[in-house]
Amino acid sequence: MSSENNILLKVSNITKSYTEKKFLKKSVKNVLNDVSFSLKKGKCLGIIGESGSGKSTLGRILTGIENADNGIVEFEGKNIHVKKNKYLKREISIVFQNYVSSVNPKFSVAEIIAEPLTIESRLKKDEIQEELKKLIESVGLSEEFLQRFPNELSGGQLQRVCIARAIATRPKFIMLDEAVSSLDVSTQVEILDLLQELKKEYNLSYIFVTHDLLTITYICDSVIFFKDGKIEEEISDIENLKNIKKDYSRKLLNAVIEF
Ligand SMILES: Nc1ncnc2c1ncn2[C@@H]1O[C@H](COP(=O)(O)OP(=O)(O)OP(=O)(O)O)[C@@H](O)[C@H]1O
Repeated sequence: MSSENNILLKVSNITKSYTEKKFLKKSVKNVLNDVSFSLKKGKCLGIIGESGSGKSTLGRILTGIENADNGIVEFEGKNIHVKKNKYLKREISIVFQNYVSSVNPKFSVAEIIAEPLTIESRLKKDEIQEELKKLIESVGLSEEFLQRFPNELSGGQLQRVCIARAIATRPKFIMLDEAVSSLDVSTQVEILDLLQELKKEYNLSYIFVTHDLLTITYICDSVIFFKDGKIEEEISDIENLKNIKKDYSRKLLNAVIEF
C-alpha cells in the first residue's frame, strides 16, 4: 500500500481565529496557525498541549463540527467541510471529556446508544434491539444496563455508554477529546484498555486530544506537541519519545518521565 493510500485523515494548513470583545473593544485571537499533519489508518495519534493551546478547537474542526478560516481537512481524500454528508456522519465520531453533559439525562441508555442508529440507518426496530445488545456488550456492560438512566451509572459506565454510541454507526475514525480525564486513574486504564480492544475489533483510527502524557504513552502510536495553536514538535513513533528536541515538549515530558 502506498503511504498516501494509508492516510485516513489529512490536515493541511488549518488556521482559525475568534473575535473577542473586551470592554467594548473587539480583537482577533489567532487560535490555530497553519496546522498540518496526517493520521494513518488503524493508528492512534495523540495531541498534547497546555490548556488554551487550541486542541479542542482543532478537534471540532477535524470532525466537521466547526469550520476553519483557511486550510483543508480531507477524510479518505474528501474535503470534510465541503462534503458534510451522511457518509461522513457515519464515518467520524467524537467522545468528549464531559460524559454527563454529552448525554440527555432523560434518555435511557438504550435511547442514547440508539440515537445515531435511528437517525442514520435503515435498521428495523428488532434489528436495532439486536444491535444495542451487541454494542452494550462490546463496551463491557451487560444487557441489563440498556434500561438504566444516566444518573444510575458511574462515570466510567457512562463513558462506556458514550463509547458504545460513538461506535454505533461503525465509524472509521473517533476523536477522543480528553475522553478519560475526568475519571479516576484505575477507571482511566480500564477505558483505555477498552479503546485498544475496540480499535482492533472495529479497525478504528483515533486522535486523542489531551493534556496528559501518560494517556498518550499508554495508547498512542505517535504524538504531536501543540503550543499556541501551532505544532511545536511531532514524534512519529512513540518509542522515540525520549528523543524529543524542543524545550516545550521536554517540559511536558519531564513532568511524567525522568531522563
Ligand atoms: N467559540 C469560541 N469563541 C471565542 N474564543 C474561543 C472559542 N473557542 C475557543 N476559544 C478560545 O480559543 C483558545 C483555545 O481554546 P481550546 O479550547 O481549543 O484550547 P484547549 O487546548 O483545548 O484548552 P483546554 O485543554 O483547556 O480544553 C482559548 O483561548 C479559548 O478561549
